[in-house]
Amino acid sequence: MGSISHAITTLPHCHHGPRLSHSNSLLITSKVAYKHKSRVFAALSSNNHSFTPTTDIDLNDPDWKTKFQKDFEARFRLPHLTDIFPHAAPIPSTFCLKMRTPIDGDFPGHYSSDEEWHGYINNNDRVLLKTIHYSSPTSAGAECIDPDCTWVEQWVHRAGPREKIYFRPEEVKAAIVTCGGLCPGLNDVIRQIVITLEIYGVKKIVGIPFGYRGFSDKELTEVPLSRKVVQNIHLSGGSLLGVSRGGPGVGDIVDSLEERGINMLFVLGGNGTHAGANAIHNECRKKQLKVSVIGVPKTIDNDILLMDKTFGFDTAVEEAQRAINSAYIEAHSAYHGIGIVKLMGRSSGFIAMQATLSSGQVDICLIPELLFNLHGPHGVLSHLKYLLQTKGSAVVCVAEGAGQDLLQKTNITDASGNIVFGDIGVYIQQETKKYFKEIGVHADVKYIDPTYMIRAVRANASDGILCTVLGQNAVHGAFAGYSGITVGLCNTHYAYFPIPEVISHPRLVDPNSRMWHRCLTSTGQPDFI
Ligand SMILES: Nc1ncnc2c1ncn2[C@@H]1O[C@H](COP(=O)(O)OP(=O)(O)O)[C@@H](O)[C@H]1O
Ligand SMILES: O=P(O)(O)OC[C@H]1O[C@](O)(COP(=O)(O)O)[C@@H](O)[C@@H]1O
Ligand SMILES: [Mg+2]
Repeated sequence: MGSISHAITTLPHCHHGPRLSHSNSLLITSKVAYKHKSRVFAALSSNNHSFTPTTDIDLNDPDWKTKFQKDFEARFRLPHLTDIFPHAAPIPSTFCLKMRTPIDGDFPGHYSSDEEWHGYINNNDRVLLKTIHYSSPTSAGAECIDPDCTWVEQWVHRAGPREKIYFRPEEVKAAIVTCGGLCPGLNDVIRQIVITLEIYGVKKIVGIPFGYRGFSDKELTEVPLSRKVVQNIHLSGGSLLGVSRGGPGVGDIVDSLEERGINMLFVLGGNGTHAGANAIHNECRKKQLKVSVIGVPKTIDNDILLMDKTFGFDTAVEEAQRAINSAYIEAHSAYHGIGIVKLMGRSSGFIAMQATLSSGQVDICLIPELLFNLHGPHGVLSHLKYLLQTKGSAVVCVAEGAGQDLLQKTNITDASGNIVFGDIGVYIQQETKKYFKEIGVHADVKYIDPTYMIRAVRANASDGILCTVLGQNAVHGAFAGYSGITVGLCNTHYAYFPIPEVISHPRLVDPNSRMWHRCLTSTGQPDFI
């Protein structure tokens, strides 16, 4: 068998290479089994745009590249309503910025659109998923398919308005639902979806309150939405519609969609929500319902695959600066001061890494992707002692999912089935105090947990733009007849992805990436193992 697992033999070890933490185990089981474990991680963690082929590729086959690309094209093909309704006939788009039709409530048999308008996206337009041609698997962050790092173009579908649409606006009832935890920008996305739907001519737009739960809880009623209702909602954080974890099963949700006559569903949420959205899409197909289900990835943790970043992440990093700066001021102003800041990041340390990079005030950054010791000669505490001796103060930034192996397992899950973690921030604070007392060195330890404060703020300017474009593209995707897709930023362009491709596992910080290396350069921290 000449599969990739046999193809790559030797890859050099990095002397200071990071030890992989528990969270990588699911990646190593992948079919693309490189021999060097940290390379497996580098190849599959999708720090940016890597992906795992569904089939083993025989690299001895002279046609492997063509086969690989065919496989890729098939995997990234967007599910379309015509898959189940082959005779569904499209109509010219009602989205035309030149004509802005229809204006009033009545819809004649046809819609006037400007034939000369060239503002549409062709269904064959594509965006390049990977933009670096690595010349060696040893290049930092390399994502290679074969040992020669052969250049293989991988294209995904460009997002945007299509010239032909598969829904008549007067027949649409659109619903928006926001699930999971809060994230800056939810209101911006809701607002933009509503505004864009109205431009297409949709009149029936509703919000489902409190996540998927709103589909089954009889006490909760639909929220009518219009441009007027959403006009200023982006000026505050949170979600106009409310959020929740857990809720009804897919069958009940689809029954509810049928009862309510909803045929466009916009689902804003993270990995779990998207798994739900994909299941809803599949159930609608099974029941032969003409429903378009479109996701918009919402995760402050930035843990969705294949995308440059998700909305709310930038805002979180920016807001985290305030906490880090306070920790720094406290630590710097005290004799032997130590400031500890805990940031969100269940399995991915992106917020902690980027906040560390941007603040320039952090000495130790701890993320879920990398194991660390607190105690012992190479542990965090001994480095803190060194920092107090040499700098006089220190700042630690820790992601909530880091160091969970050091804590007692809670075995508790939330309503969505996510494991409830032990508090690593509090643990580090306590252990730090204990350690310095034991060694008889004065240390003034201050702990800051700004997590929920960060999550509740409104989106900053850059996220505001991201939300706007994602919201618009979600609506374009639905009218284009796609379903079971989500929208994301890909190498500064906007693309549609089949949902399963972006949620097969959480996107993680790649310890071999340049970004993590830059973070280490910035903090000057050693390996804590
Ligand atoms: N595998 C799954 N299949 C279907 N629905 C899911 C799945 N995982 C989570 N959900 C539902 O998605 C919603 C949000 O999930 P959660 O994990 O809390 O947040 P997020 O979407 O941000 O990851 C919850 O209502 C939950 O019941
Ligand atoms: O207290 P809650 O609502 O469970 O939220 C905590 C979780 O929310 C997050 O910010 C994001 O999680 P989701 O993407 O699942 O919403 C995690 O970082 C954190 O673990
Ligand atoms: Mg989640």
